Amino acid sequence: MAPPREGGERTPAAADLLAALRPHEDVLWSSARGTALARGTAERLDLPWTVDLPGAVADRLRAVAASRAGEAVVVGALPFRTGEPAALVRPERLLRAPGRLGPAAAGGAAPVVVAEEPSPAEDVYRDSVRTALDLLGAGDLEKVVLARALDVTAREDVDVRALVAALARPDDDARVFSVPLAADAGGVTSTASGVVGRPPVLVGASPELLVSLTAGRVLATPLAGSTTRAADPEEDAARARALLASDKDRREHALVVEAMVRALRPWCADLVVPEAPELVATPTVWHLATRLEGRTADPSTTSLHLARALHPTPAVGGTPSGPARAAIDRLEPVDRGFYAGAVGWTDASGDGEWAVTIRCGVVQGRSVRLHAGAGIVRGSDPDAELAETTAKLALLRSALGA
Ligand SMILES: C=C(O[C@H]1C=CC=C(C(=O)O)[C@@H]1O)C(=O)O
Repeated sequence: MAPPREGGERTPAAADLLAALRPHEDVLWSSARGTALARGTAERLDLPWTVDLPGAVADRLRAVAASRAGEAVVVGALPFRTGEPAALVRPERLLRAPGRLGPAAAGGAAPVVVAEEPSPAEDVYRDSVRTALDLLGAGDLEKVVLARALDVTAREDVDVRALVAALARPDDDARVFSVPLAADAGGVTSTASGVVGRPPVLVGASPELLVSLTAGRVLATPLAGSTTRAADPEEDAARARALLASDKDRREHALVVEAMVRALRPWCADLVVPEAPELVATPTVWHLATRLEGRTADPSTTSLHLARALHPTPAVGGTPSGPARAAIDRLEPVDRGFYAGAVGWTDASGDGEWAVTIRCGVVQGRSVRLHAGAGIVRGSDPDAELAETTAKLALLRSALGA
């Protein structure tokens, strides 16, 4: 988020903001641009993407800024399905700290995990990948991202602050977030032992920038094409080189870049598109990444207009988007909810930062529902895609102490 304001008050540190987080009431966001704690709710904006959400938010923020009657910023999350309501709020107060949350951020102990239940079962996921490969061969579908869920149950209620602290790793420059959701939005309504009473909280550490806007400068960094990391540094480097040289992963990546460039061009006066992807490391997975940089053509364009134009990118949906959506509906047994949506903030100037909501889970009492997906293209291997989703799930699992 934007740097802290000049003023008399002591600037809090990012760790202070985490210590002050009330997970069921506040939103926390931490990226290289800074850390922000959005305290309480002055106004809830739970509209779906499909109404003119960017226009409604921009009008509201401009009015608030003009009347100086509160914080002119909106923070929160948007779901994968564009017809479902967002979890966006205009907070009562916005507290800001420079820099990202560090690993020293205070946190409690990791929970004791007592059960893990994949949905679908791993064999069924492999079968879904095979079915997706058949669909790729039969029609105009070129790519589909198939996700699977993992329901983790702990012995006691999961401490959201401790989970956020564990995700703020020194070896990861992901955007870390915690967003309270409406009571019925988690998808986890019961555990093996009974009904869950606590409202859900979306928590994660996304490596993928959907889009940011800073004084007219547009930045998007799509990720697609992945390989699991190895503990041995030589093997790890060899896997990264193999990913960069992999024809299947380069094709999977190119489909995302092409779709994003198509979506961004109408909004941009110029857009720089590198010819080849680069490597990005997360703690558990290597990715192919492309940095798209441009300038907006119209000064009234906001970061939310750009996010709306891009979502869902083929890094979480597929291409063409209609057949990909149909394949997801047919093959994924668990609704995605807020997974694979967007999470971030926007202010009255239109500036903002939106991450793709991946490497995340929904915490509800003792239960956490994790999701991870993998892009399926011609040449994908069911075992490798299962391993890739396992490595993606490992980030949250290890933060949970599983
Ligand atoms: C859909 C996910 O990752 C996306 C982002 C990076 C690489 C991806 C891939 O290689 O399939 C996915 O497109 C996820 O983490 O759940």
